[in-house]
Amino acid sequence: MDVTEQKYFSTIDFVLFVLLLVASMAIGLYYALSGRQQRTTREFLLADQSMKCLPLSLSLMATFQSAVAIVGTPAEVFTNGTQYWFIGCSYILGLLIPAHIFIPVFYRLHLTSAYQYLELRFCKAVRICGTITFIFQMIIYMGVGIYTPALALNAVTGFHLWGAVLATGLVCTIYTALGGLKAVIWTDVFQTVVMFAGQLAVIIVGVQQAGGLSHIWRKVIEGNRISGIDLNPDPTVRHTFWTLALGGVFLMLSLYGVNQTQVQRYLSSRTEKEAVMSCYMVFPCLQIALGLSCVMGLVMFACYSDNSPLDNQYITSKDQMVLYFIMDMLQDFSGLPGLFVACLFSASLSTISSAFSSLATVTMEDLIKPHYPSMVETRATLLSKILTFAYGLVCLVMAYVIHLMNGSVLQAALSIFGMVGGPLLGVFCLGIFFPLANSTGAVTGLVAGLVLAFWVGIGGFVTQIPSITTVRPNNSSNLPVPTAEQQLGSKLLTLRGFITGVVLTET
Ligand SMILES: CC(C)(CO)[C@@H](O)C(=O)NCCC(=O)O
Ligand code: NA
Repeated sequence: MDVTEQKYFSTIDFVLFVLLLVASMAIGLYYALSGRQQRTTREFLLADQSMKCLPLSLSLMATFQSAVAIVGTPAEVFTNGTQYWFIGCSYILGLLIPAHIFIPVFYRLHLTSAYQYLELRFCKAVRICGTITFIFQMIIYMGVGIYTPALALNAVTGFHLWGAVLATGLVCTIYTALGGLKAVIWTDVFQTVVMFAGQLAVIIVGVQQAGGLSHIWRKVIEGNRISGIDLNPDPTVRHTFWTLALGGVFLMLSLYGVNQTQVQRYLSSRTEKEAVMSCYMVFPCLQIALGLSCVMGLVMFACYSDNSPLDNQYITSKDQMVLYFIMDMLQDFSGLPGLFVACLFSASLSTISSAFSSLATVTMEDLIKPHYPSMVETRATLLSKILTFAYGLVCLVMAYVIHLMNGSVLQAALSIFGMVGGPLLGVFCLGIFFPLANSTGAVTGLVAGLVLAFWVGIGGFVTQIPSITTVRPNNSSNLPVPTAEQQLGSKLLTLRGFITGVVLTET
């Protein structure tokens, strides 16, 4: 970035960022010290199975709404119009199927880890394969989740990269390790409120700054950014109704149907009905989140259609677009940049805390407990806390690994995260929908699905490398950052990977 264009963070903005961390920590400590003080694994890993549907639904949404979505979606709409909005159609089946097929199966088996199902249905080997795959998938995801917002913030405001990574990583590790799933869910609720508040405030002030609603509308119509429904059946076309609405169903099923982070939330609910309700309530929450991001993209378009900061090389990647918009247009509104940065890091904290908690759960339940069936509860709980802490450190290490690889792996990492989800979804579907399927078929399907996913994924990455490593002039941080478009493009690749992964696992 041009030094003269460097934007600066004011004290009040910094204070808001710190307040977010302090409040999250306070919620965590409250749950560490209240109730029975997290002395059993049921309390620590399953929130005492006492959760109601409202906090559950907000937490479900927050888990897979990371900073990638917060900065990526508006940038996608800015560049390619509102076609991406049609992914919202996939939420219908993508939530109805988990609510009425996956939740009843998992809830009635009284599981703690989703992978216990695989042993009950197939055999131990399938369970272990599933667990290892999940661990691999989430470790990659949390590295991306923590690094992306810190990098974008650093590029636009010069905010210390490792300061942001370490502060968020450590705070998140501590509140998750002390407060358990209850702390994770209630911080998610708080962070969701901050997320919506930040986006809403930016949109309201942004609309005024951009010259009002009718002006924005005229601009986006002129710029052809309101997309009609694209029913082109060609699957290689980027973002059509079919790739988004149908591909999105697979993405949603793998995230909201069989991913341990979400299954753990369903299982922590007071009753099965409450779990199903929470799944229903995610629908409006996700629609609001998607709607806000799309509107923000359109407001940005109205401001910059004639004068794009990307073309002017004020910024070097589309990921920096949203932050640049805020620092450029809204800098005079003291505190607003800080509120948005709090929103961005809320998205990130709520994602990585869920990852820590679910990783500790599967490691404990699937890998350790089976070998020590007589382990006493207090010891098992202590071990779970230590595991949570350890995964927090692994997350920081992952962020560093991504940094060492010059950030160019962000996009590949996100693809791998998505593509590994396909075969995992496939093996659960095999168990639930195909009564005749046996263990050999399940292991073969899972392994073959993973190999194929990697092949497609790495192939996709290799063919995209030239565009990722393009040298961008005036890049102060010298980090080749995959653009939001590439990230969303990778989501599309991900969708294809899912379908192939699922299909292969079924046959
Ligand atoms: C779950 C969806 C598809 C909901 O729009 C979206 O939030 C998403 O793609 N999430 C995963 C990527 C991320 O934001 O971390
Ligand atoms: Na999140």
